[in-house]
Amino acid sequence: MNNQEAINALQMVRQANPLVHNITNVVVTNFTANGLLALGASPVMAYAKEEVADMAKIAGALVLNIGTLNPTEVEAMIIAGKAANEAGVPVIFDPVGAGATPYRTETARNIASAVQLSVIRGNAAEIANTIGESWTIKGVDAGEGSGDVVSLAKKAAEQLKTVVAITGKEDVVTDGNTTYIIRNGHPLLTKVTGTGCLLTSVIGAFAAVERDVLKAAAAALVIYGVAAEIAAKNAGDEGPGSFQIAFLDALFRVGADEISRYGRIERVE
Ligand SMILES: Nc1ncnc2c1ncn2[C@@H]1O[C@H](COP(=O)(O)OP(=O)(O)OP(=O)(O)O)[C@@H](O)[C@H]1O
Ligand SMILES: Cc1ncsc1CCO
Ligand SMILES: [Mg+2]
Repeated sequence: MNNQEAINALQMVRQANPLVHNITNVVVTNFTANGLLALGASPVMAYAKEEVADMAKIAGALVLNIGTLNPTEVEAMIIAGKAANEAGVPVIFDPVGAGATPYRTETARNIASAVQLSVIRGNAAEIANTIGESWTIKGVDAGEGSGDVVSLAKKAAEQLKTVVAITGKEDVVTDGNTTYIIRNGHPLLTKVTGTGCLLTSVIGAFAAVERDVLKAAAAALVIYGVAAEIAAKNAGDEGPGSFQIAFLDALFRVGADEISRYGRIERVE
């Protein structure tokens, strides 16, 4: 995986405009739809258990996010996930807040065992709690100490038989055999709600067009991080509001030049 392959994957997304079916949380719904549109994908949010299977089957990817979960929605997620599995549609899972409450942790585990995931994306604490590992956040950022994060990601990949993306200051992505660290992004991403959630859906857009799921996830991470750097440059030091808008614009505009110049993806053991 390298910057050129990420550029190619982005071109495929923009050419194909893949339909991304999201069952996500109420906080990030609008931002997620706009972020996917800016990137070049086609978002749809559909939640009713009467229609989720049909929608998931015609989508290029299904994204499940438990940010504001309730039993009705969780039931719909599992129905959608199973339908996607049957139809060969990749399923991307964001276990928002796993570890925060027993209900969240149990639900994250239930979804990850009922549905064959293509990618799970979360911060280190969320991934650890989803696989029943204890995780103490070291320092301010859960992504600190990438050595530990790499072992955690590999363990999760083995256990869940899926590609695992752990994000933070640095992002780690692995299928259990091949591992990349992506050193892009900007601290202002942590001051806008739903940047992690949108990233999970962006991984869905890439997984819809690139069947090598590890490559798809790595491409999404590097492009997302570079877009954030462009946004911070363009929005100056105005703060999170301007950054959020500049970030949508950057997802729309980011291209080969910036990705080849700023993309920092490295393969590690
Ligand atoms: N300190 C940081 N510096 C640069 N980029 C960061 C930093 N922290 C997170 N990011 C980036 O922010 C994006 C979202 O990742 P993060 O780990 O914050 O997700 P999250 O915890 O699920 O967020 P949320 O739940 O608010 O949506 C990723 O692209 C990640 O690389
Ligand atoms: C703030 C918040 N609360 C539940 S989900 C969410 C958005 C970030 O995932
Ligand atoms: Mg999150």
